[in-house]
Amino acid sequence: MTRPLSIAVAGLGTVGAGVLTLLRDNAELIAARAGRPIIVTAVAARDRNRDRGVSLEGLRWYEDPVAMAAEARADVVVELIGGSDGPARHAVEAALNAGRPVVTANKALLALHGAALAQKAEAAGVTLAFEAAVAGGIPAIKALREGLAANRIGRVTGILNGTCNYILTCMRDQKREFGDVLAEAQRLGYAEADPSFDIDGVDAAHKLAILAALAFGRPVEFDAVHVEGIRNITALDIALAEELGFRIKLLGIAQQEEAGVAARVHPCMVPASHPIARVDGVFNAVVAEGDFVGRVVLEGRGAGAGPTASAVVADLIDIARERHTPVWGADHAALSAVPALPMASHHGAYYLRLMVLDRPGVIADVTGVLRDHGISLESMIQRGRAPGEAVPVVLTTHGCQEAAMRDALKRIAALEAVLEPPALIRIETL
Ligand SMILES: NC(=O)C1=CN([C@@H]2O[C@H](COP(=O)(O)OP(=O)(O)OC[C@H]3O[C@@H](n4cnc5c(N)ncnc54)[C@H](O)[C@@H]3O)[C@@H](O)[C@H]2O)C=CC1
Ligand SMILES: N[C@@H](CC=O)C(=O)O
Ligand code: NA
Repeated sequence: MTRPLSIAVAGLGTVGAGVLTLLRDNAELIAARAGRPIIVTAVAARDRNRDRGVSLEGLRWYEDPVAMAAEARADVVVELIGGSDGPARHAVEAALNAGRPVVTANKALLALHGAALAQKAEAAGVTLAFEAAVAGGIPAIKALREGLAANRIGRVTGILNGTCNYILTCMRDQKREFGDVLAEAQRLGYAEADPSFDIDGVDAAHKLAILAALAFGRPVEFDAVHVEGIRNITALDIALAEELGFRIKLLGIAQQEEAGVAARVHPCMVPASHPIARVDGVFNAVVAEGDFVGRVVLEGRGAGAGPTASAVVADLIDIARERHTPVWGADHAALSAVPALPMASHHGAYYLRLMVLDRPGVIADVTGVLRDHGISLESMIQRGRAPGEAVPVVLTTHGCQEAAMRDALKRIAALEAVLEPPALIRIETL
């Protein structure tokens, strides 16, 4: 057997400790598949004494991950600190500058600085691998970049945030409160250090930006993704969705259209019978549609120590075997400059839930606004009867332009009988 592949690991939290555990528990199998043992020689973290359930004996300890990335005599640097800037970014840059391959799980870093980092890696002729950054343990990067490399991809759709999917599932099945389920997702190691990244859709948008770059062969562009999270989803909307035959999921959708690429993350109503509606809990799903292959569906755990470590170690095995693919699937010079499309040009159907004063003429006022904006109603439900009090009214529309819906919504929200900001959820038939 050739000499071991030595690695230096920066960050020993949920994922870092998971990687050390996996390398220890499956050492023999990994050595066989990698063609040589993969051994940790150095680590950098903040607290040397914390019990991580794995021994750090014999490993060189660094307080400073950047110094470790630059100096440690390791073949590969594994960055598992997190954050788009600060020590994570500096450690990755230091490693690439020193000509060392990098494996990272950091989608924020890739989404915001992936183009520049890829150029650095390309210039140094080393690998920058990030399978763990999108959909945790699902081999989504490998599938899109390598497995489907011969196809023109028309659309990629995904449940890309385990924390949100876990929260939505528990709210629906166990009728639990948002805050209570979020705390549980944090305890289970699913959530980001700042969980607002999860619930406000930012983490899913980081991942969608990465998938869109790979799918459409364009530079990664986080700012081009329209982002909404699940903060405003209520138990009432979840129950009404069920009544209408839908489930609410936070989806990321990136689509190649004639004029460019549209990328959006927001809560969606999806038909309860669609396979993606049944992807629950911490599970993620990635659906890619290619011109020759057709539809490919991948499903698996999107967060947590084990699944994420599985993806990190898969990247290490590739490096040990010297399997190398350009970061974004093609060399920088070969990436295309297709424009990004604004959300205002989106066309689709909508669910609107209003809390209105139960009095004659209110529905006529609301539907009048929709008519004025050329929006056609598909259905309308009023729940209960409470003259002079607030009652929920649900409207679903046929396909219309997002810009028209936004204008109509402003006018509806301003009606005197509309008592709360309207809830709007896009309906996706997929
Ligand atoms: N937890 C999960 O399920 C998943 C996480 N990821 C990504 O993996 C990365 C790590 O995530 P987690 O392990 O969950 O985070 P975590 O918060 O559990 O661990 C981060 C570790 O980095 C260490 N750290 C922070 N600043 C440091 C510094 N200056 N020097 C040395 N160490 C420092 C912390 O002490 C901690 O041990 C992030 O980029 C995250 O987005 C990706 C997929 C899934
Ligand atoms: N916080 C993320 C972790 C994985 O990327 C999630 O919940 O999906
Ligand atoms: Na993955």
